[in-house]
Formats: sequence, structure tokens, C-alpha cells
Amino acid sequence: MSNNSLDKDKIKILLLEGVHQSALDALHDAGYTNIEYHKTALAEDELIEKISEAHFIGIRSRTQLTEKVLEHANKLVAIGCFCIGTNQVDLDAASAKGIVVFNAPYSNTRSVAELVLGQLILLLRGIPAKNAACHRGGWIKSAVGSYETRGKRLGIIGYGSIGTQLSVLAESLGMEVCFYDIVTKLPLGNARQIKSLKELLSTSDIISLHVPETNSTKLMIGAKEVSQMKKGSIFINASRGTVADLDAVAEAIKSGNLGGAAVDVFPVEPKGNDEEFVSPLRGLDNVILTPHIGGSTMEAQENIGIEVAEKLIKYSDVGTTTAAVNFPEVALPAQADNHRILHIHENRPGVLSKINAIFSENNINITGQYLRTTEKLGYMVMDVDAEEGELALEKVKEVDGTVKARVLF
Ligand SMILES: NC(=O)C1=CN([C@@H]2O[C@H](COP(=O)(O)OP(=O)(O)OC[C@H]3O[C@@H](n4cnc5c(N)ncnc54)[C@H](O)[C@@H]3O)[C@@H](O)[C@H]2O)C=CC1
Ligand SMILES: O=C(O)CCC(=O)C(=O)O
Repeated sequence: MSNNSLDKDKIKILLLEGVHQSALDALHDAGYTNIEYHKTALAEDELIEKISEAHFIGIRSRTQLTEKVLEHANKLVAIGCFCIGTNQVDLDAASAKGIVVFNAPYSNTRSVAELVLGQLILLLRGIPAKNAACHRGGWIKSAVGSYETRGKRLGIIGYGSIGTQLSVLAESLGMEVCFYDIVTKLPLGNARQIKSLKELLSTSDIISLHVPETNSTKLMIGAKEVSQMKKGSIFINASRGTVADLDAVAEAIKSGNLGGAAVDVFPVEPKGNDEEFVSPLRGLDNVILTPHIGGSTMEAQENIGIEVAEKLIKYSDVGTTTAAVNFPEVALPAQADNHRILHIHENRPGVLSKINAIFSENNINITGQYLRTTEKLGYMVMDVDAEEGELALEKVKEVDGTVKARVLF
């Protein structure tokens, strides 16, 4: 249930999926040298074996940190998602074990927006099919079905960090931008928010998805929604594979109802580069298929490596949880010569009064105290005189409702 402060070289960090060298450099510079690095995701049994020994883990989108996997993560204090999406982590299971989850919410957003812009230009010109024909010795020199971007309507579903950047880039090409979002958003430039998904689908020349994976987005583009799209229009999904029914998209491409598609994310993705990729869209010349690389540019990966590594370092060094995905956020100063008790507890009546009673009953002097809560979790941080740190930790660990407690010094 608890971790005492360890020497930095004893803190075991497991980095998977080839996170950028910048993360390793940042961790090394901060004194963390006990790092196991893998270029790929791990099979579930190996992941379970390795996570049971790790204090920190860094992943991207392939590693599924399910409840079953996290059950074995008894030493783990934090998860770094070196990406935006955190749907691959069972956040409730992580919170229940007092494991903080961090991500990089912005660093790869420009990369995705640029890729989508490139794809929509290529698809409007019918380039994927012409390119495929050339590779087979064909020659489709024709303007039929080939269009400029100017004046075409781009329908963006999900007007967040990526959707808004795509909106601005598309307008700079002279496109008309409309968007659908469950939240009322300030439109950038001349973009317009459309209240009905059906209206967006049926009036756009290109539809591009930029929503997170949630219960409300699961299969939000099914056969019905695909049938509502304008004849000959283009479908792009670089969000999550669970959002769209690719069988329906494949049927619409084959029947000519859709003019083309670009898909970067799939309901089931290969775990590594040596596993076969299976999709109903394979073999369709006017479909651009990419292996979930929307955010995979050198710039984005380098920035993500630094950003997430720094979040893990700050949590490990001083207990700061700013920008955590599943956790009360506390920005903490570096502690001076004292010991810092980090106490993660269920957010229910009585826990705090018991902790405070321990300090007064044992005459432990508190030099600094911080508290933040979410609906389910409380995170209390107490700085105490160095000689009283171990006693304080032992006592607070006994409090009913404690999820995790550790001391930093
Ligand atoms: N292909 C790739 O490599 C990458 C994919 N992504 C995916 O893109 C997603 C979006 O990224 P950001 O724009 O940064 O996220 P964001 O959180 O800034 O924006 C998401 C937008 O979707 C809206 N939304 C949520 N549920 C909706 C619904 N049911 N219907 C309509 N709108 C809804 C939200 O209100 C928000 O405006 C990420 O969650 C991730 O899954 C992100 C980065 C790279
Ligand atoms: O880099 C990755 O593995 C996934 C990127 C992504 O989809 C995200 O940032 O949410």
C-alpha cells in the first residue's frame, strides 16, 4: 500500500513503445538511471511481470493498462502516457490504487492537423488511387473527380485542440469550415458550429473526426451516419478506432457513396511492426491507410518526451500532480530539510480528522500542509521535521481509507 522514499537509482522506470530519447535524457538529467526501455509494447503476461516491479511506467497508445494489469502494479506510483489519449488506461482502476496518470495534451496536435490537411488535399485530387494505379503500371491522366480545396466545406467533429487547428489551416486554403461538438465552442475565423450531427454529415464535402474515445463517441459514426454523408464526400478519422464503423465505411467506398477516406486509427491495431494489420479497408485504392502515426513527428515526439518525463520527475521529486488526468492537482514547492508525507485517501468524511489527530496526539510538527480532492480521492501533503517523517508515515498509513502513502526526503 505504500512506498517509502527510495534512492533515485532504486526507482524503477519502465518505458515502452519507443518513447523519444528526450524522455530518457530528462530522466537521466534528473538523476533517474534505473530505466528499462522497450521499443515496442509488451504482451500482457510480460507487461504484468514487468509492471509488478516498476515504480513508474511510460507508454503510448498501444499498451493496455487494464484493471487486470494494474492489479499487479503494487509498486507503481505514476503512469506517463506519452500521447494525448488516456483511453488505454483504466483510469478508475489507477485512481483506486492511488496511481497518478499524466499525459501530454497538446504536443502532437499540430502534427495531426497537418497530416489531415495533407490527406484531404490528396483525397480531393484522387491522388491515392492515381498513385496506386501508377505503381501497377497504370496511367489515370484525368481531371474527373479531382477538386481544389477552395470553397469546399470541411465538417469537423470535435472542435478541441486538433479540430480548431485544422479549422484555421483549412480556412487559410479558402475552405468553409463547420463543426459539431457536444460543447458550445467559440468558432475561430469564419467557422460555424452546427447543432445537428446529421446536418454536418449531409452538407460537408469532407468529414474529419477529432473526438476522444468515450462512451458518447463509441461508434458515433455507424452505418446510419455513413449513409447520411454527402455522395462522393471524403471521410477522415485520426481520432480513435472505436469511433467509426469501418465495415460501413468500406461498404460506402465500394458503392461509391464515399469518394475516399483516410484512416489512421483502428478498433484493433497491431501491437508491433511485425504483426499483420487487418482491416476491411485494405486493398481500396482511394483509401489512405496509416499506422496510427497522426502524432508521430520528430518535433511532437521530442516535446512529448520532455513534457511527460518532467511531470513524472516533479511527482517523484516533490509530489506535484499539476495537470494529472485522474488525480487532485497540487503544485508543491521543493521541500527544504524536512520530510514530506504524501497521503492519498478515499474522499470520505472522517479521514482528514483522523490524520490531523495523529499529528497532534504524537506531537508531530507540521511545517507545511496542502490538500486537494476530487470526487473520489483526497491528496494530502504534509511537510514535517525530518526526524519525525518515518513515525508520521507509519501512523498515517494506518488511517482507515488510506489508498497509498509515501514519504519524500
Ligand atoms: N492519430 C493520432 O496519432 C492522434 C490521435 N489523437 C486523438 O484525437 C483526439 C482529440 O484530440 P484533441 O483535439 O487534442 O482533444 P480535445 O479534448 O482538445 O478535443 C476533443 C473535442 O471533442 C469534443 N467531443 C467530445 N465528445 C464528443 C461527442 N460525442 N461529439 C462531438 N464532440 C465531442 C470535445 O468537446 C472537445 O471539443 C484525442 O482524444 C485522441 O484520441 C490525438 C493525438 C494523436
Ligand atoms: O503516439 C501514439 O502512440 C499515439 C498518439 C495518439 O493517438 C494520442 O496522442 O492520443
